[in-house]
Amino acid sequence: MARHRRDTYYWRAKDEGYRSRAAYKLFQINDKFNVIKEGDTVVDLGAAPGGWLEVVKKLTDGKIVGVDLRRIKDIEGIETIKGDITSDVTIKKIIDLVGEDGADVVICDAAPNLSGNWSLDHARSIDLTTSALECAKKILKPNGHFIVKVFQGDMFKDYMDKVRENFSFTKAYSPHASRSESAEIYVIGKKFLTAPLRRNDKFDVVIKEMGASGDGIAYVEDFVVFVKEAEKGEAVKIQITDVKPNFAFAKVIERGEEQSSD
Ligand SMILES: C[S@@+](CC[C@H](N)C(=O)[O-])C[C@H]1O[C@@H](n2cnc3c(N)ncnc32)[C@H](O)[C@@H]1O
Repeated sequence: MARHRRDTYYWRAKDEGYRSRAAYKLFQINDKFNVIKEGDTVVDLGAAPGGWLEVVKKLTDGKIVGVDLRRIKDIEGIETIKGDITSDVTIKKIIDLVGEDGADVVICDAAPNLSGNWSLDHARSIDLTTSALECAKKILKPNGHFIVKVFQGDMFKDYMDKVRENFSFTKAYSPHASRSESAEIYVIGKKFLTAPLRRNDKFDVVIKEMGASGDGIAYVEDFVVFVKEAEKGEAVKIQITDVKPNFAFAKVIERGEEQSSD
């Protein structure tokens, strides 16, 4: 079955003129999660030979930048950088090409050199995907999206948590075009968070007003936080339970003295 699947996508890529069978993974991820849209600026990390870049070009007429350690053969309308995504020099080059508005989407199919030793390959993959996440955080617009390939293993959960801290929606997904015996999985992060707080952060706040749904409203650096079961004027210690692009939710973990809410 695995061999049959591999052959199907391999031959389909040949027939349809894509540089790699990986192209179908991106089509399948995008069909399911609607990440790349017309007009988007997209950065592809670990892009050679360029199958994903060819797919991106079909999905958007916005700016497209591909980066890889290896040279990427020219594709009309796509800028390429030969560089290491873990290096600040490369990130600076990406920022120069993308412009100060930032990218709508960062995708990363980069893979470390595989040794065949499962735990070593997993550790190298986590290292590379952590760099990809750091790079994405520097180049994404607020509310931008991220797709990254990860080799699964015992550090996967911690990596998911890191992605979850930075995006409003996070999901792990295995597209049909991934080989069934492969350890790879794709993590999709949607709506990059630029809020000054993260899930589980704790703050001392005063409830300034009441929201329409009955939650108290507090502010952390002007960012709105809806606090369950809190009343106007209360001084409370809160813990953030969920972060959305423009507001967050929190629960009370300690109650203090009542204060003036002015
Ligand atoms: C599986 S291929 C990508 C295939 C591509 N998505 C496509 O559809 O053609 C993985 C790529 O990651 C690149 N890569 C690995 N580590 C990298 C790094 N530190 N910086 C840049 N590229 C890297 C490799 O050179 C390789 O070309």
